[in-house]
Amino acid sequence: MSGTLVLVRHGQSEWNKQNLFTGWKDPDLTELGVEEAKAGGRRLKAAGYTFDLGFTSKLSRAQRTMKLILEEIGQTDLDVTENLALNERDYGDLAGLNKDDAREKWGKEQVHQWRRSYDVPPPNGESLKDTGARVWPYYLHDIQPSVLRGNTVIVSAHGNSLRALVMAIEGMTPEEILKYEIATGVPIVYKLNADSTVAEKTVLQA
Ligand SMILES: O=C(O)[C@H](O)COP(=O)(O)O
Repeated sequence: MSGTLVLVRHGQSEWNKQNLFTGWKDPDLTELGVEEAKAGGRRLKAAGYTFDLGFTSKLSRAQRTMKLILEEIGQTDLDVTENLALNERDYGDLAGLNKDDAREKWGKEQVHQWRRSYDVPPPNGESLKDTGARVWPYYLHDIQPSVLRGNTVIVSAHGNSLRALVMAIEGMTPEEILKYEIATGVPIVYKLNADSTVAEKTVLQA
């Protein structure tokens, strides 16, 4: 076995709460989102994790989640790299729209395709495949080598940028990723083998 990779989706954001498509927009966490991030940090602490490196997106909800987790763990001095490659999927013209209003306008099935399919992009936005095309090379170049050297690395990012990453790490099919959801503030812990395959996966549920 080599190192450990922890993935965390940011806590609930103001726009998650209002049921709005968010994408690259930059709302803050809600009070619940702050609590979710802290709870994720407490679970990591209870399981004995400390980190060698951290990575997050350029969006404040993921950055703040990382900060809150590190405060819980007592590692506020961790070296954290921010990169656009980890940003949420760009929701294009849907950003800022209410998800129920969108279902009324375009139909449930079309909206589900935009939200969960592998290769159907929302209007002027990114499909999960497009998101993966920036997340995966960044992971392979900047994150995975550190894990394979034996480090413990934490990534705080977003529902769909993490779905793209999980799909590639676990070798899921487009049908499998369609049904895969990532909960806010719940750490997913991978122990990787030296050949980068998954040796062990643990989800630190409440
Ligand atoms: O960008 C968003 O709206 C959310 O972060 C994820 O939304 P989804 O669950 O609709 O893909």
